[in-house]
Amino acid sequence: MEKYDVVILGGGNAGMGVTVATRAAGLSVAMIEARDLGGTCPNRGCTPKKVLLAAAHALDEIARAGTHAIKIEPPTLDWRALIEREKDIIADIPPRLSGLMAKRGVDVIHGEATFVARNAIRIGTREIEAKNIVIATGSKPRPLSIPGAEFLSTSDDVLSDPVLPPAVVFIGGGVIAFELGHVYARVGVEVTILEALPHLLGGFDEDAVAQIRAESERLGISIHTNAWVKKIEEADGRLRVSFAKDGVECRVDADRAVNCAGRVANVEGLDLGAGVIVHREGRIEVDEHLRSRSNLDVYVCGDAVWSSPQLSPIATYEGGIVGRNIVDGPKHRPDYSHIPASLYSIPAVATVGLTEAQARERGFVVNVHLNDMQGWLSARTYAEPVAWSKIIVEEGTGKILGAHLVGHACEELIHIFALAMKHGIAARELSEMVCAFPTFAADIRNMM
Ligand SMILES: Cc1cc2nc3c(=O)[nH]c(=O)nc-3n(C[C@H](O)[C@H](O)[C@H](O)COP(=O)(O)OP(=O)(O)OC[C@H]3O[C@@H](n4cnc5c(N)ncnc54)[C@H](O)[C@@H]3O)c2cc1C
Ligand SMILES: NC(=O)c1ccc[n+]([C@@H]2O[C@H](COP(=O)([O-])OP(=O)(O)OC[C@H]3O[C@@H](n4cnc5c(N)ncnc54)[C@H](O)[C@@H]3O)[C@@H](O)[C@H]2O)c1
Repeated sequence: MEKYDVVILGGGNAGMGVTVATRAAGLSVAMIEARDLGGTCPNRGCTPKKVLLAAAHALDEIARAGTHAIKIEPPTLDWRALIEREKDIIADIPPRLSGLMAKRGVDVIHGEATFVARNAIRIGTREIEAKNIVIATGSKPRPLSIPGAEFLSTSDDVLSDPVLPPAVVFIGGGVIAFELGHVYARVGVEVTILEALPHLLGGFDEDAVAQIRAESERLGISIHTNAWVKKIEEADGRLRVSFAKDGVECRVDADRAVNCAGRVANVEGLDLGAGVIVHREGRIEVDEHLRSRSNLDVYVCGDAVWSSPQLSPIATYEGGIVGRNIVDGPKHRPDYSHIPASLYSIPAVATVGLTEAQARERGFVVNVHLNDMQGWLSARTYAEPVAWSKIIVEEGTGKILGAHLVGHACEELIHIFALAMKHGIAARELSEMVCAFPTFAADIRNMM
């Protein structure tokens, strides 16, 4: 049997993160990847999606050109060419990462791994034993057990489909539905979002969600909360999605129904039992060092961890922590409290720290600085349809507990708040910073 110090299952952000400390310490490392190096983020997630969003952003700018006294003919978009541009931008990522792994001294093995023992895995006919095994196998769309589930497509399909459908239903009102929904709405597709819960976009501040919901509806996106999808069937060459809303049977016809009902750890085919890895329906029990509780030689990181946010920088961060724990012994633990995140709708929604509800639940006495910034000079200059912020500051200490923004270059500005929070810079100190003017950042002083 071949032997390594470390075997990493999955070559996405999390798996790559593990290689840094382990290789720097001179350990022998093998990475097993079933598909493309880089995993979801560069191949089927963040990057290709942002290419489509960049085009939608351009269309949004064009739609608002009139405010700047610019006359423009209605634009047309060649969707097939846009998908080709998207594919072209990401095409060389796996080979470049392959080069990086070779330079770092990681042996990349192509194939699908399964556990055969506590410290051993199999890929086809090849068996490898390792002191530590890392599960970095990512996530997959949550399977929906409804009649007609076989008609559902996924975000992978949306990002690859060269044909623009006239109408699309997204099942689930989370980040993927909003981002892809904003792209589709801007290119003239009829978009419906069906969310089972009373609220959309779990995890975001509810007032920020209300802002983006209103703007999405203004764009023509039809949004239903408390909507329970019952079945999907073919009707006249299209799809008919039936759902119950507030006890009333409803239906919507569309050309695609996309499963956006969340993602679950991709561990089904790993034979976790053979690896003595305890889990509940794929949720592997891990300690604060991201180690399996039942097999201390196995670590988990990235989307395969069921309890942390499924974000690409978090996958890399967790991979880094696992790498350091393998080298130093289990000493390092992740801290998610200052990690910003954004919804790349147009306008975007950005968040860091506690929502107002979370801050109050935890017993903080807070000053909530709520700003509709649409009348501010910077927002008027750029004819922003939404410019909004909520900054939550602890009374007494002046510590920033959370920042939530919509529009106003928020996906960039949020990092200033994250930096302040991480390094204990109080609200007053942040607002005393002298910024270049006129910039969106210069508005931070007036936000709190
Ligand atoms: C449409 C979409 C858009 C997104 N946009 C954003 C965004 O804008 N910002 C953001 O922060 N996050 C975004 N995400 C989330 C982000 O992509 C993930 O959080 C991140 O890619 C997770 O990294 P990972 O390494 O844990 O998993 P992955 O990148 O999925 O990597 C896991 C790898 O393991 C491999 N694998 C699985 N099973 C096996 C096996 N048995 N043997 C060998 N290899 C195996 C897979 O082929 C895969 O390459 C998006 C996700 C989606 C789906
Ligand atoms: N900008 C970003 O950072 C970004 C972008 C895309 C994806 N992601 C990551 O990908 C992950 C998956 O995204 P997602 O949008 O699929 O999940 P999500 O967790 O954001 O949203 C899923 C939604 O579907 C709802 N839902 C579940 N079952 C349902 C059902 N049967 N019918 C109707 N609604 C149902 C849930 O209540 C939830 O609101 C996210 O956790 C996110 O971290 C991040």
